[in-house]
Amino acid sequence: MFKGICRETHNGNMVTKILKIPKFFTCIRNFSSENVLVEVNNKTNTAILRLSRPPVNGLNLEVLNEFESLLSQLEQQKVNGVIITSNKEGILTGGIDIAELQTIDQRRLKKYWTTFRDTFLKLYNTPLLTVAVINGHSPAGGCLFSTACDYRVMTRNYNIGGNETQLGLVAPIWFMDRVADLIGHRQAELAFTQGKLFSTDEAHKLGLIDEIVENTAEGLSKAQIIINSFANVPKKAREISKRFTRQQFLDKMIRDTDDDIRHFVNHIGSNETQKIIEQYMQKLKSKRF
Ligand SMILES: CCCCCCCCCCCC/C=C/CC(=O)SCCNC(=O)CCNC(=O)[C@H](O)C(C)(C)COP(=O)(O)OP(=O)(O)OC[C@H]1O[C@@H](n2cnc3c(N)ncnc32)[C@H](O)[C@@H]1OP(=O)(O)O
Repeated sequence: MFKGICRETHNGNMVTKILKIPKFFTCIRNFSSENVLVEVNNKTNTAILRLSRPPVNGLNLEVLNEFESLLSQLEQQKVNGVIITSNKEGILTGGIDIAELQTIDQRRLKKYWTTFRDTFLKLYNTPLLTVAVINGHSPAGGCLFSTACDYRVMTRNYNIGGNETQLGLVAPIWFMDRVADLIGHRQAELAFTQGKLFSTDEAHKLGLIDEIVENTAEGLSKAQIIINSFANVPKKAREISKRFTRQQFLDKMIRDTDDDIRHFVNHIGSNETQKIIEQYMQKLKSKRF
């Protein structure tokens, strides 16, 4: 393991961070943003994108915008693959930053949900090869974003899944569809009606993740191996095949955009749901869940 230096601006001040970088990521181009660190290995032309927003990499509007914009830059740079992981072992992301849901302002809710959907679509639809290294808990929005990747490896002893129902919320139908694509309709039905979080082993057995690894370093190496395994596959044919296999889901999601946004705004913006969210936040803070 090498140590790399990353300089970035934080609240207007330049800060220097020491990053642990596995051996194969020694020569890096760096264009990190506030909440998402990016390293591109000049040798392999592979990027690692690390969520880095303490305490739990909550997906607020800024993180989503930065993530989408960085992915666009990586597409322009035509990298060979993108590895998505967390800068903090133990938590990939706590999902949506619940503060974003604590409002009845319909304009704000609409803006948030549009951005959330667009970011998911960007990741789902990118021609780049994407591998999620799930190196920590990955509830709700975290699980959703990892399902957008081409391949998922996960470290042991963490949880992943759609727990919305447990919180008294309803997950979006396209999250349910995506999970059903991976684990089958019956298992998805059981999982979402229960708001089930799966252990790494359970997720692997069901097909929600593809492989289990012991730690982040092994996850990154494994992800690089997966990316390398595509080296001899004709690029254009792979990209079109990816688009074709994802087209049906994509068409449905885009066709249902207006309904989905309206449901979200009505569901989250209702006083009843606001009470539920407030109670959940209190539980979370007092660790009574
Ligand atoms: C009727 C018709 C309906 C039609 C419906 C239509 C469609 C509607 C769509 C609705 C969409 C709703 C979708 C929701 C998706 C989501 O992503 S919701 C978020 C779900 N996330 C969670 O439940 C995760 C909760 N967090 C945890 O489980 C744990 O925090 C953790 C495992 C991630 C980490 O644990 P640990 O390391 O022990 O840290 P903590 O001490 O628990 O947390 C530290 C700190 O962070 C705060 N926090 C944690 N998670 C979040 C979060 N998601 N958002 C904001 N803040 C969070 C936590 O409170 C602690 O704060 P303090 O230090 O106490 O201040």
